[in-house]
Amino acid sequence: MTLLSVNLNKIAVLRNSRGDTEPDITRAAQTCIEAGCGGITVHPRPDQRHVRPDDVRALAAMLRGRVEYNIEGNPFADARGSYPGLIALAREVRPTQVTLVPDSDGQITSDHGFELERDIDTLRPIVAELRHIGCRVSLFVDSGATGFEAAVAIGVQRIEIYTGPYAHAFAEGRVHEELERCADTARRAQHAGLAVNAGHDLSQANLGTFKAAIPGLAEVSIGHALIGEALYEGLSTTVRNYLQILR
Ligand SMILES: CC(=O)[C@@H](O)[C@H](O)COP(=O)(O)O
Ligand SMILES: NCC(=O)COP(=O)(O)O
Repeated sequence: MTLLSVNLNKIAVLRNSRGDTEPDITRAAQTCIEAGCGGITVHPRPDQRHVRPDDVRALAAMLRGRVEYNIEGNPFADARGSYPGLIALAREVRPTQVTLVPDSDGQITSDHGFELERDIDTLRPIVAELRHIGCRVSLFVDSGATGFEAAVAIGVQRIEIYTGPYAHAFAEGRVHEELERCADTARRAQHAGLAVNAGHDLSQANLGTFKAAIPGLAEVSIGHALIGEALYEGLSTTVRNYLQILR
């Protein structure tokens, strides 16, 4: 069964737009959990454009023992202001999973993964520390990525396939090539001993095709499209729609 982890970044975008407390990210998480999601994802960024450190802490307190908690981010991004850094946050709240994403501060969103052959040595101590504190470690990678054996050797347990190009190809009606790249990436990662997650720009429209092509898909983390669809359908209904697609 593929786990649905709802990314709540966009709840925080809306909340921060007025500098107040609504919509409440913990209430949104509660609604998603009651609808049946298996996890919650947040991606705190140094510029705190959406999820803030206190959101990370508040969610940790309410999620513990209920659903999986996935925190994403760039482990090499410096602490800034009240942002303590991804590893410091992970040490503090000990989430189920940490997904390492090589985003720079200037990016509007995540748009690429690690190049494992190039990055493996710098990732080694980060992965070791996260495993030491009991977090599952996932690396954000592009379709077509290689170097999975080296990732396993340093303690990485999962990859997350960046599905932005897949979603774009799906929208343009030319999905076959990118879908096969993702399927081949998943097969090679699983053969190396990694479990496979996926995320970015997945939606109710494109998720079913993707899931059917990736046997053993462990988790999808979905936020932007899901929260947008929830504005029309309601959050609980939207989460249930995604769960139905994943059955
Ligand atoms: C890694 C990824 O694709 C998403 O998890 C990311 O969290 C999106 O970030 P924004 O919500 O800031 O666009
Ligand atoms: N890792 C992907 C994620 O958490 C959500 O990405 P998106 O659905 O907001 O594009």
